[in-house]
Formats: sequence, C-alpha cells, structure tokens
Amino acid sequence: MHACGAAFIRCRQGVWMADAPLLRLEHVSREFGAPASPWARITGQLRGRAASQVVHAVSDVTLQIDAGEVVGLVGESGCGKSTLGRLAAGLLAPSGGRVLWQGEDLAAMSDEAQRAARRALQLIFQDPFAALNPRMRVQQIIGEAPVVHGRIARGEQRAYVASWLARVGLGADALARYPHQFSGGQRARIGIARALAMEPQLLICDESVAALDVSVQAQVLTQLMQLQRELGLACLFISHDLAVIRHVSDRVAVMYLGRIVEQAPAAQLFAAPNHPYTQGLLAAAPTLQPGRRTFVAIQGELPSPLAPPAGCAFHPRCPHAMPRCRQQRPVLRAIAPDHWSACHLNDA
Ligand SMILES: Nc1ncnc2c1ncn2[C@@H]1O[C@H](COP(=O)(O)OP(=O)(O)OP(=O)(O)O)[C@@H](O)[C@H]1O
Repeated sequence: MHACGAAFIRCRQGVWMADAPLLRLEHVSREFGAPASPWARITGQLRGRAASQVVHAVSDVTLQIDAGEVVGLVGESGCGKSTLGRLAAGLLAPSGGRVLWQGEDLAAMSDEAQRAARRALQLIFQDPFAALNPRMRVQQIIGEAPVVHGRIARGEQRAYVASWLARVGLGADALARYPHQFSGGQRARIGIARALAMEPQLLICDESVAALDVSVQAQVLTQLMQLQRELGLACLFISHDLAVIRHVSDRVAVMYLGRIVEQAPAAQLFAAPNHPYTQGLLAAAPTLQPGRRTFVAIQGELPSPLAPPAGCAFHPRCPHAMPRCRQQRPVLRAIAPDHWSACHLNDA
C-alpha cells in the first residue's frame, strides 16, 4: 500500500499504476434519435422496416485503459469509434452503462471532481485546422486553458507555451502567429501542444493524423508517441487505419457496428487475428510484406446502425457464417491470455 493510501500493483513503462484502471467503460451504450411512435413501429413492422429510428452507435462496450497504456480502437467508418471516444472523454453521456475515471463513475462525481477528470483527459481532433480558433494567436490557443484552470499565472504563459512548442518541434516564433500561417503538420503539432499543456493523464486521439499526408503523418505520430512515452501518458488512439494502429498501440480493440468484436495485445492481434472481421480488415489493408501484394476487400458494407442484423452483426459479410450466427449474438470471451473475441467459431 502506498503512503497516500492507494494500492499500487505494478509498474508499466515507468509509471506506477493504481489498482483501479485510469479509465474504464463498463457495458457502455449510446443511442441517438427518438424511438418511432407505436403506430410507426407497427406499420414499420408490417412493411418489414426497422422497428424504431434509434441509431445504435455504441452497444454494451466494456473497455479499460491503464496508466501509460496506448489502446488502439479500429474499425470501419460509421462503426461508432468517435462516439466511443466522446463517451470516454465525458463529452457525451451514455444511454446505458458507466464511465469510470480512476474507479469513480463520472456521472456521479461532484462538479469539481468532474472538472478535474475532464482536465486530466484531453482530446486531439481529426482536423487540426477546424479545431484551432482562427482568430487566436498560438500563445492564446495553447496557453489560455492552463491560465483559466490555474495551472500557470498569466505572466508565465509565454514561457510555458514556448516550452510546449519546443517539445512538439516548433520555435518560439510561432507564438504570435495565427493557425492559417501554418502547414497541416504544424497545426497538428499545435493541437498536440494544446492538449499536453493541460498536463493530462489520458489523451484521446480521434483520427488525429488522418487529414495529413502520409509522410507528415509518420513524423507527427512518431513525435506524439515519443512524448507519450516521456510523459507516461495513457492514450486511446482511434483510427480506421490499421497501419497507424499497429504503429502506436500496446493493445487493440476492434469495433464492428457499435460493439467490440476482438481485443488483444497489438502484437498478438496482428500475428493471430481471431475474429473473421479482424482477419478481413487485415486482408484488406495494403501491405509491403514480401509475397503478399494483393489485398482483398471485405465483401458488402457496414449494415445500418438503425437496424443491426440479428445474431452476430457481422454474419451477412462473414465467409464462415453458420445458421447459429444468424440467431445468436456471440459474446466476447477469452480465447488466450489477454485475447478476447466474439465469434461462434471459437465454440466449434
Ligand atoms: N449526434 C448524432 N446523431 C445521430 N446519429 C449519430 C450522431 N453521432 C453519430 N451518429 C451515428 O452513429 C454511428 C456511429 O458514428 P461515429 O461517428 O461514432 O462512427 P465512426 O466509426 O467514428 O465513423 P467515422 O470514422 O466516419 O467518424 C453512425 O451511424 C453515425 O451516423
């Protein structure tokens, strides 16, 4: 037991971790839109349409992130990644389940504790240009929140911001400039500096480099991950790009139509993907691997989250679908140490 009263159980990447995970989503769901009226539901059923107009963006997701850990969240566009990121950041309330920050339910915290949790949890967005106020100079963009939240005095702002700019590879000449005066890669670095200047414990990066050219992406990612290691930050890294996820993640969660279908340490997931969807994603990803020059797209499209298929949501696209897959939803279960998959094939 540590002197402060918290039990510390292990050291990961130089960071001592308390026994409660930093962030845990527990059976979290999020729906959008109102249910259709009873009359519309009946007529819809008679016409074979969706019974309601509810978008099931995230359904029954349990995911945790430990201190210093990078969890990659991957899946096709529309599968619910951003919604899950916003739930994790406390920007969206779950329709069901709980979001626990250091073991405490975010929704049940006092206002002050909630504000502290939100400060410790920073988001980096996909489009660095849209995310930066075009009328503010960089000093204000990065330095305003730390002043408002009392981390630094206003008189310290210039030096404080300059130190963060240096850490992301930008000079002090950036301080007085506006976002439009920078390249995409530089704006991404400003967005990173803005998040880090709040000295968070967890970064949520939602497609943070997707808008950049591939070579710039690699530079920004390398710098971001170096800072993540130096600062011992935890990170939820959201991307549709498997190469990016593979590069940054300790652990990977694969999402399909609102649910996690597979979760494993990154090396394990890429070496021995279990779920047919993960296998399909890997087969569809371009590779420079010798001997595998072709890639095979997963057949069909992501079904509508307005009417998720019965049974396993992947069954209409799965090359191995069995009658059971059309009726019964497989649950996530351990198939190897720390490796979870939701597929009936594992019962065969
Ligand atoms: N505010 C909202 N109102 C209604 N539907 C929404 C809302 N936000 C998201 N959705 C729907 O929820 C589903 C999941 O969206 P989400 O943006 O989380 O997916 P995503 O995997 O992040 O996709 P992308 O990579 O394209 O951003 C989609 O069908 C989307 O249209």
